Amino acid sequence: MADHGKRPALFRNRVPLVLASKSPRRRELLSSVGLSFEVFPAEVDESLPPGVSPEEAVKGLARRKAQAVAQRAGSEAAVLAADTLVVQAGRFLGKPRDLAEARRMLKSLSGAWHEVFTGVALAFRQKEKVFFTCTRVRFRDLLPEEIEAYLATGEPLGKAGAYAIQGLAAAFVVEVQGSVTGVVGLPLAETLKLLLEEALIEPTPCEGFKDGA
Ligand SMILES: Cc1cn([C@H]2C[C@H](O)[C@@H](COP(=O)(O)OP(=O)(O)OP(=O)(O)O)O2)c(=O)[nH]c1=O
Repeated sequence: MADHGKRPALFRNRVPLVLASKSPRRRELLSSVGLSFEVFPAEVDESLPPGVSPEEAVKGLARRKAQAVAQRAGSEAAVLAADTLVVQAGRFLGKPRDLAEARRMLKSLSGAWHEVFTGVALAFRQKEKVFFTCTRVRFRDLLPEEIEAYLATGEPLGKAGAYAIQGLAAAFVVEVQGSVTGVVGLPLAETLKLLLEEALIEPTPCEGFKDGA
């Protein structure tokens, strides 16, 4: 069970939550606001049908992950899953298979804009809600030596587009339009809005608060 421990809590659960993800970033984002949840990584086939659009791809994969875990979660639990894909000039950049592929991805991202699509699926009480965010990101021109130094850190592996905006790749990003947490793997504001609308979470009650205190 992921728990926020002694950190200040902005929200609290109204139902048990399950995060269907092995991503430490998604876990960290969700627990950062105070929510408690169990983590059940979803093992799904991430292959995509030909010709699928980026939004259909990330929404479809997020649904696949949520559905794979929904059967294992208790009937009272709400299951949250996400999928992130980097898209540049119509090409999908998922998680690189190896350093050579990561190098090709970083070279193509250098000095240009790209988009990061993240799909989010929420499955609960036989219902399902799915949405996506699209964030535009611009990288400055990268020196070949910088790309090699970045590859040597190991950070690119396991990340869509071969970079982590929350990590060392912050040094490459000159402009972001849209959700930053969407780039990291879970658009926090939009996800919390959905959980609030569905009455699955609530703001933490605050006792003893006084204006101006
Ligand atoms: C672009 C970008 C992606 N990423 C990560 C988020 C995701 O973990 C990963 C994209 O792969 P995903 O297939 O979306 O997720 P995952 O396999 O890591 O985890 P799971 O399917 O179990 O939920 O890339 C960053 O951490 N920072 C970034 O800046």
